Amino acid sequence: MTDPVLFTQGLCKSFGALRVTNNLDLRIEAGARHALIGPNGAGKSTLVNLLTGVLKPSSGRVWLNGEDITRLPAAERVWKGLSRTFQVSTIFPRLTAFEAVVLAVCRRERLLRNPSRLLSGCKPQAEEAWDFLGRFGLTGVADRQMGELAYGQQRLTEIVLALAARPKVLLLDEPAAGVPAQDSEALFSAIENLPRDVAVLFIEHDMELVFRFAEKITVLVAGESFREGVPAEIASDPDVRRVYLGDEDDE
Ligand SMILES: Nc1ncnc2c1ncn2[C@@H]1O[C@H](COP(=O)(O)OP(=O)(O)OP(=O)(O)O)[C@@H](O)[C@H]1O
Repeated sequence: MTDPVLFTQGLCKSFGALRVTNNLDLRIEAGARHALIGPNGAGKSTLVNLLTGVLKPSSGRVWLNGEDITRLPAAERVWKGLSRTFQVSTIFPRLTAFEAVVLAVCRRERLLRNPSRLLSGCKPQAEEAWDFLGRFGLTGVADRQMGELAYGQQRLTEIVLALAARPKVLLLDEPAAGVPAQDSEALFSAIENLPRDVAVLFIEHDMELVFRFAEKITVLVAGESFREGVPAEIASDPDVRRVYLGDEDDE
């Protein structure tokens, strides 16, 4: 087994008396295409929030690239290589796709807080932004305000914005939520084709997409890792079918 790029040790989170994350040891391998599935309220978004530093764990640890990041604030974790998208689109609707990606690249290079460097020109950053948009088939809409893009294109642009930080791990919280079926396929193909030096952990409710695009699946139930395995193992596991997938034979 290779060293994981991101892992948790005994991670716990409670809201009052409600334990939402329960002693979780999760391993994300470098370059993984790893899906996190489970019933509503299983604690999937909470886990992503714990990984990214939006929430503080009640106990346990989070490691990124061999470094204990448990106490690091969210913004610091982005610098260390952990990027995310949210369940609900968080774009700036009046920026064009190109403007937004240029800003994201400049932010990564810490140019936004360095006006003299910024003023001396940011051609390489603009070229990189253009290249990013090209890789995701978005140059045709680069000059359109993001609020006017089709929803699937907005979600894709969000992934580009997260990638502009050059993450080691990309966390996608229901990237295809609200995207029409014909576009979610293209969205997941783009995710599948992300560079292999980026590990992807994605939450998804559409099992067809999960079983097509994930190489490893963790089933979360009541905040615990209920099962973990490759798609074929998860699909044929009778307990997983009982608690989450639903047994078609019973219908
Ligand atoms: N800030 C909070 N305060 C109190 N309870 C919370 C908070 N955030 C989440 N919860 C509760 O924690 C549980 C897990 O929520 P979470 O959103 O992580 O689940 P999920 O698996 O992502 O669900 P879904 O698939 O519906 O998005 C739920 O019972 C939810 O009501």
